[in-house]
Amino acid sequence: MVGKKSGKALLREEGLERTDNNMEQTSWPVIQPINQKNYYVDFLKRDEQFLAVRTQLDETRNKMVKQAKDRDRALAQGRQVNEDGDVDMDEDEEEEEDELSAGNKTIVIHPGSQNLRIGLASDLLPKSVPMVIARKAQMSESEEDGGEPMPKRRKLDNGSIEPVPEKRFGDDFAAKFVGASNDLKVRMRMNKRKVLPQSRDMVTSYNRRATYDTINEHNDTLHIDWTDVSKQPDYVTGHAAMRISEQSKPRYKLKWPIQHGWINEKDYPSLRALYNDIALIIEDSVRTELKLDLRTRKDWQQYSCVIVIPDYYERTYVTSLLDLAIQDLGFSRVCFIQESLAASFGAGFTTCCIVDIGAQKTAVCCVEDGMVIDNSRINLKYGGQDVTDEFVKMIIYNHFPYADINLRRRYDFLLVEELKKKYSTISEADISVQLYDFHLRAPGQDTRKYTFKIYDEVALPTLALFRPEMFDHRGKLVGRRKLISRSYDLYDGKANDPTSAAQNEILRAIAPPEPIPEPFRPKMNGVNGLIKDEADSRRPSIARVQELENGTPTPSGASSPLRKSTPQPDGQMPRLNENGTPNPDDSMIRQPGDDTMMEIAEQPHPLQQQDPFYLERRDDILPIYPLAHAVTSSINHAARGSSSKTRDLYNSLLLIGGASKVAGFPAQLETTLQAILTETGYSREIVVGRPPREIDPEVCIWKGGAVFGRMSRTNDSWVTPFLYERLGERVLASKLMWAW
Ligand SMILES: Nc1ncnc2c1ncn2[C@@H]1O[C@H](COP(=O)(O)OP(=O)(O)OP(=O)(O)O)[C@@H](O)[C@H]1O
Repeated sequence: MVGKKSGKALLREEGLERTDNNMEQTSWPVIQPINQKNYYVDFLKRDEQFLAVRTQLDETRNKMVKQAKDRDRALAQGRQVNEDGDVDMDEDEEEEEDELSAGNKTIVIHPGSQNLRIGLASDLLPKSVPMVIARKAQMSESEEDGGEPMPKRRKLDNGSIEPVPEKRFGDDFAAKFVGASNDLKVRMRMNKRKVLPQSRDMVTSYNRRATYDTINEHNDTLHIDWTDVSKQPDYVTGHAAMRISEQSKPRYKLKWPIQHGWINEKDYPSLRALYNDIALIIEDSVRTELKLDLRTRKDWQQYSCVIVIPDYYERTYVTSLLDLAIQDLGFSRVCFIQESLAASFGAGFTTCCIVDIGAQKTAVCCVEDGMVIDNSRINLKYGGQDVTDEFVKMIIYNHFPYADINLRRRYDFLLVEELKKKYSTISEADISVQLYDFHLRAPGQDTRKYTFKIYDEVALPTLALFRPEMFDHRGKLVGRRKLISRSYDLYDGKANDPTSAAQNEILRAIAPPEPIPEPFRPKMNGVNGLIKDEADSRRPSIARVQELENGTPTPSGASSPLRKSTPQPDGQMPRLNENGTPNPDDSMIRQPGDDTMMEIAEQPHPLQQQDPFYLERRDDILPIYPLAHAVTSSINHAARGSSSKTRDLYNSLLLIGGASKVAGFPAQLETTLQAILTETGYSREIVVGRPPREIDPEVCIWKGGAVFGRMSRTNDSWVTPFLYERLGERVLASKLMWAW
C-alpha cells in the first residue's frame, strides 16, 4: 500500500532534511521585556540625588549630630542644657557663630556701571568706589580721537569749533532744549508758579561777562592730591585712578569694565583681560577701602562673598563672576542675589515695584513676597550719565563761563558730577535764576574760582528721563557681542538668557520694521506678494542700512521713533507721536500711510511667532523707553489683570539708584504716572517712596545684599569651591533662589 509520505520523508528524498543537532543557536539567556506597567525609576527624582542638595543635607545632619553629642556631653558633665536642647557653646564656637551671623566674614559686592559698592555684611554702609582701572597706555582717553571733547562740539568748515554756544550742539539739540524749556514754563504757569519772562537772557548775559579768580595752590584749602605715578605702577584703580593727571608720564588710560549694565566689550581685547580688571578693582578695594590685608589664598578663604547681579542678567556674566570669585579670588563660598530683591530686603518691603535709576541703566521690576516677578523685569539703557551729558550741553548753550569743559577729562568729569549733584532739582518751587560758584581744580594749574548763573538747566536734564529721546544714545551698542555671544542651552541649543514679557513688549514697541526672511514671505502677487506700501515698510530703514554698512549700529530708538506707548489695562498700546514722546490725548496727528505702518508693526514678525522672545535675542535694538511708561508696563505684567495686585504695586513704588536722588523726583514720577493712568481711564492712588530709615537710595541694594549675607541659617544659596569643582556652573541650578 502506497501510503501518504510524511513531510520528513519527502524532505529526506529531496535532500533537504534538517541535519543539525536541535540545539539552541545561542546559550545566552533571552530576557523578556518587562511589563511597562510595573516598573518605576526614581533617577533624578529625589533631591538627595543632586550633589548640591546632598552636601547641604550632610552639613545640616553633621551639625545636628554634633549638637546631639554636645548635649549628651553637657548632660554627662552636669552643664546647663536649654529647653530646646541647645547647649551653652564654648567661647571659640560662640565667636565663630557670632562672626558668621554678624557678617564680619562676608564681603558684599555690588558692581555697577560707574560705582562699585563693597563692604562687609556687618558694615552700616558700603564704600563706593569708581568701577574703573587706569592702565599704562600711549595716550590718555582725552587725547584719543584727536582730542575730541565730550559732548562733541560742532565744527566749522575750517575745522575750528563753532563759536556760538547756542549752535555748538546742532539744531536738533537746540530745538529739543527750547521745546522742553517751553513745556516746563507752561507747566509751571499752570501750577501757578512765577515764571519771569527774561530768565534765560538774565543767565546768558551774566555768564557771557563772567570771568574767574585765580587761587594759588597753597591758598586753596581744598586742593586735590593728584595720584603720584612716578613709580609707574602697572595699574591704579578706583578713586586714585580718577585722580591721575591726563599729562602723567607715562600716560594712563581709564577703562570701565562694566558699561550700560553689560560688560564693556568695546574697550577690551579679550574676556580674560576684562574679568581680570574686575578682579583687580575688587582686590584693591578690599585692601584700600575695607582695610583687609588679604594677600594669600588662605586669607581669602576665610571670607564668604555675596554678589549682587541685575534682575535681567546675562547668564555668562553670572557664571564668569562665580568663576572669578571662587577660582581667581578664592572666597570660601559665594552666593548671588538679584538687585530688586536686594532692594526690597534693604528697604524692608515685601511687595513693591522697584525703580532703580543708575548711571547708565534704569531697571524696573516688581517683587512679590520676596520673589522677583520675572515677566515684570525691564532694563533700559539710560541713566545719570545721560543726565550729566545733557546738563553739560545745556549749561554750555547758556554761555557757561568754563566753555572748554570736557567729560573725557577726569577733573572735568568730577567737577560736572559735583555741580549736577549739588544743584539738580525738579521741584518747581526751586526753579529760578540762581547765582552759584565753583572751583576748577586741574593738575599742575592754579585753582580757578568761577561764578555763573543757571536757570532751568537744573531740572530739564533729569526731566529728560521721562522723555529719553532728548538724550543722545549714539554709540551705546558699539562693540556689543564682540567678545561673547549669548548663552545657549547645552542640550537643546536654544538661547537661554532670562526673558521678560514686559521687556519684550517694550522692544516690540520700539523695534524698527524688519525685512521678512525669505522662507516666511507670502508668495502672492505684486512685490513678493505684498502691496507696495507694505513691502516698503518692511524694508530696513535708511538708518538701519547705513548702520549695517558702517558696522556701527545706531540705537533703534533713535532711528525708529517709538510708535507705541504704555500698555493699557486691556493690553492695547496707545500711540506715541512721531518723536517717540507719549501722546497726551492719543489724538495724534497721523502721517500718511502711518496706519499701514502701525498694523504691520503690530503683527508679530514670523520669527517672533516661532520664538516669542525673538526680539530679546536681537542685539541691535537698544532698549530706550520713557520711564513712567516702563513702570506701567512692568506693573501690568506683574499684576496680570489682578486689580488688587495692581493697587498694591502702585501703592508701593520704591525709587532707588543714584540718579533718582534729585529733589522732587518722587512727586514728578507720581504726577506722570497719574496722568498716564487717567488717560487710560483709571484712577489709582500712587505712592512713590524712597527707602525708609534714611537709607541712601544709592546703597539700598547693597544693604539688602548685606542682610542676605547675614542670614546664616536660612540662606542655602552658598556655592562652595568643592561643589563648583565638581559641578561647574551647573551648581547654580540648585543654588539660586530663582529658576536658573
Ligand atoms: N545727588 C545726586 N543727584 C543727581 N544725580 C546723582 C546724585 N548722586 C548720584 N547721582 C548720579 O547717580 C549715578 C550713579 O548711580 P549709581 O551709583 O546707582 O549707578 P551704578 O550702580 O554705578 O550704575 P548702573 O546702575 O547703571 O550700573 C551717577 O550718574 C551720578 O551722577
